Amino acid sequence: MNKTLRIGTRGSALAMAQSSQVAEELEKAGYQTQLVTVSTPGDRSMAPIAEIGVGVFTSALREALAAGEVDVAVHSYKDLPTEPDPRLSLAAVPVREDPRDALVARDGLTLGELPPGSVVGTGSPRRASQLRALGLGLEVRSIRGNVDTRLRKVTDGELDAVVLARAGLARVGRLAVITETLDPLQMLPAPAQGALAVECRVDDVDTEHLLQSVLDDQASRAAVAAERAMLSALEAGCSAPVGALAEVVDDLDEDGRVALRLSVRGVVATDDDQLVRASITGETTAADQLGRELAAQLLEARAALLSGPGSS
Ligand SMILES: NCc1[nH]cc(CCC(=O)O)c1CC(=O)O
Repeated sequence: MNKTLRIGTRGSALAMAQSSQVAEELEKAGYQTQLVTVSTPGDRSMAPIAEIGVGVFTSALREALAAGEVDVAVHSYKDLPTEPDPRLSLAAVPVREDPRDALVARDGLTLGELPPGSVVGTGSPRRASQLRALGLGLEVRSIRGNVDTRLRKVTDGELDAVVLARAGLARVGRLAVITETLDPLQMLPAPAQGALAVECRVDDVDTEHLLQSVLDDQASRAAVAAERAMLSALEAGCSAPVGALAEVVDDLDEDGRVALRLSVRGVVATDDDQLVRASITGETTAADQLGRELAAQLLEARAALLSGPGSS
């Protein structure tokens, strides 16, 4: 194939870094690429994400792809709605970045070193619930804006700290600002955090095959599939903040042989910031099923917690 692949991207520094990386890998494999910037309502509005809804960053890009204005769309996977778009194919999930969240605090402080009453900024209900559940007396403040805007609130002294995805900082070359990478035991990341979703039109099988063969990473795809299946099953049962992390681990099979298995952890917060946790391990080929089973466990544990001791 010798036509130029038009790659649709948002215009933010983070999105440009992501799509440039995808373009570079395709160029290395011998394909010609061209980046096409698509502006999205999520880039134009400063309203809280919770108000403007999921898909604000991704729907305009998907429309441009479906309409044939571009051949490929690169998204932050965690920003995609769980509802599949029948017009499009998830052709590739490239090797995932470190999925953990990161703290950027004044004076090089870690979470544990922030004094009670410290003000920590995040726009994410998932991060807010997990921060409050630590019991450190932190005050969580809702913020929005691109990576630089958020970091500036700490440098300017408006906030003591912010929590961001480590992957976002890595992609824009700002890892040095991190004062602590948060342990998933304290802060379970968003489902699919650190992963990219590379889409093409469902009927464009040539592009689908080339994207898959050049960019797709099976372990990343399996991990993200489990997390997203969990999220999707939970959306049907509750609207609470959700964290998830699936990892491919060495494990022993029934005959004592080392086998690759998928280990998945999930967390759901109640309205009063109690955290319900569950975990599951199984075959990497059964990612979706593992995610759904984990969701069922979480909903059951949450129902038990909310009905309280004594009631049955
Ligand atoms: N919701 C915004 C968003 N979407 C993707 C990333 C970067 C991390 C990633 O690729 O998962 C971020 C920033 C953040 O959460 O700090």
